[in-house]
Parts: sequence; structure tokens; C-alpha cells
Amino acid sequence: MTATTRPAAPAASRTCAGPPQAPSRTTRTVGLVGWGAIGRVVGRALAEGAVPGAALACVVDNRVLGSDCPAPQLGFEDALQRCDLIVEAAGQAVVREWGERVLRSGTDLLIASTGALTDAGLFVRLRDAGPGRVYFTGGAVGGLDLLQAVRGLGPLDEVRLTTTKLPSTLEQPWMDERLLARLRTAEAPVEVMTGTARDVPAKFPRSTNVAASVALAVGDLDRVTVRVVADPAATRTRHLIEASGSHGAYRFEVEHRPDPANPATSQVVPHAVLRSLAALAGRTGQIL
Ligand SMILES: NC(=O)C1=CN([C@@H]2O[C@H](COP(=O)(O)OP(=O)(O)OC[C@H]3O[C@@H](n4cnc5c(N)ncnc54)[C@H](OP(=O)(O)O)[C@@H]3O)[C@@H](O)[C@H]2O)C=CC1
Ligand SMILES: O=C([O-])CC(=O)C(=O)O
Repeated sequence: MTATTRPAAPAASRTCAGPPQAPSRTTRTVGLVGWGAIGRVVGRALAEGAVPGAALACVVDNRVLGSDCPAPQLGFEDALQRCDLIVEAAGQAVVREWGERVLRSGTDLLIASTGALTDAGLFVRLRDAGPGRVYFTGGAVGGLDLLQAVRGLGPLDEVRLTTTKLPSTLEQPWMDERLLARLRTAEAPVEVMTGTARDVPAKFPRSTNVAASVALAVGDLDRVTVRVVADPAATRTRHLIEASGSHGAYRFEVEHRPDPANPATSQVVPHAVLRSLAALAGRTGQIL
């Protein structure tokens, strides 16, 4: 319900409390870092006013952006002057390089590249930095709210994430010729890596941030076992989360259409960022 549709306060309370006031809602000024698969969708939606209470003030990107970018392109320092919320949709390196500076400037930070937080030192520095506040979007996976809530009942015994993607989206500079050949000629699913959420997002920085997101919800990088599978038939990216403890068992499975321009990223991710922004902008009726 918006302020304008609320019934007027009864006269008696008006005399005690003065005239009724509309709740004060300030508009968040958003600086978007990254004009790629995620950023373009987020930026255009913000510019069209899709998130009440949040306005796109500027975009930061490595490339010179064309006239299709609906806000001025600025450098990072200038963006900090102009915004009270930075949305990172560029990569883990941006979180490492700029995260603390954003928070120290008093600007809030919404992170998509959660894999950067597998660096224990950076995690502590961002957690302790301020006065800006750091937030993470749920991105390509669901159920994180519940996994976080379950911590109130005690730790989970086991948490497993299986991520299945097209082989081309998982190729990495550190892979040897043998592994690359296996990925390129695979006719059936190939297990590319099994490790913990501490190890995997650093090895696949543009493809397995979800592992770090699950670990952020669970509160323990080492508790989350991650399997990365390359499947030549995976026209949809799949993430399966299985968790169990003495208090319950949890299973969340998603299948997403990959973004056509960047198939490493699922098409839903910018919409998850927009949902996070709506919650940060204080829009009513949001699932928190
Ligand atoms: N939490 C989640 O579920 C998910 C998280 N992600 C994260 O989001 C990131 C962005 O995804 P996506 O939009 O698909 O990626 P894209 O590669 O499509 O776009 C990223 C954009 O950011 C730019 N960029 C990279 N580094 C910098 C920098 N230092 N300063 C300014 N601009 C920069 C890139 O330019 P250039 O190419 O020239 O470097 C590019 O234009 C991914 O790298 C990943 O870490 C992605 C999917 C899911
Ligand atoms: O978009 C996805 O499905 C997941 C992804 O790229 C990531 O976690 O980095």
C-alpha cells in the first residue's frame, strides 16, 4: 500500500501528532559497474523506472559505451561522488579492487561477483568496512534465504552444490590441453572439478559465483562441496543445492536459459539484481 492510498489518520490522533506525514522515502542513486549481460538489463530497467525508489545515475565500464547506455559513463571515483549505492556486475576483480573504497566512502555496495568473498582477508575487510553497507544478490540460485534462516537452528551437516553448464562456458586459462580437449570433444557430461566453495569460484570466476553465494548463506565456505559438470547437452544451466542437518533436509534445483550473448551467465541474474535493488530501495511487498 502506498502513502497516498492510506486512509487518513483519525482526527484525535492528528491533534496529538500534528498533521499526517507521508513516510519519507529517498530515492537511491545507483551507479552500475559493468555494462554486460547483467548490467545492460539492470541499467535499462532502472532507466525506465522499473524499480520505484531507485534511479540510475551513472555507468562504469572498461569499454567506451555507445548511445544505447541511458546514463553518463563515469570513472569509479566520479561514480562514488554521485551515487549512494554501487551495483557491481563486472567481475570478482572489481570487488577486490574497489569494494573497501566504496564502503569507506559511505556508499552501499550490492555485489553480484560473490566469488571474490572466498578470499578470507577480503571478506573480513568488507564485513568490517563502513559506513557503507555491503549486500549480496542471490543471483542464479534460490533458497538462500531459507538456508540462512536454518542457521538459527544450528549448523548443517552437509551442503552440496552441483553446477552443470555448457562446456564452452567452463573453459579456463589454467586448464591443460588434455582437459580442454576433453571439454571440446565431450559427448556426455564431464566432471570438471570437485572442491569446496573456498576453491571453486576462484577457478571459474565468471561461472561459479553461486558456490560462494551458497556458502555465504550457510556461513561456512568449507562446508559446501561443489561439483562442476560440463554437459554438451546443457542448453539450460542447472544448479542443484542439497543440504541436510539434524533439523531438516533441503533441496533446491533450478534450470535457467543462458544469456545468448554471454552463456556463462543465466538470463535470470539481472532480474535477481533488480529484485535485490527493489528490496534495498524499500519497496513494499517484497519477499525479504
Ligand atoms: N551471483 C551470481 O549468480 C552470478 C554472478 N555473476 C558475476 O557477474 C559478473 C558479470 O556478469 P556478466 O554481466 O555476465 O559479465 P559480462 O562479461 O557480460 O559483462 C561484464 C562487463 O563488465 C566490464 N568490466 C570488467 N571489469 C571491469 C572493471 N574493472 N571496470 C569496469 N568494467 C569492467 C566488462 O568489460 P570487459 O569485458 O572489457 O572486461 C564487461 O563490459 C561475472 O563476471 C560474475 O562474476 C555472473 C552470473 C551469476
Ligand atoms: O549465471 C549462472 O547460472 C551462474 C554463474 O554464472 C555464476 O555463478 O557465476
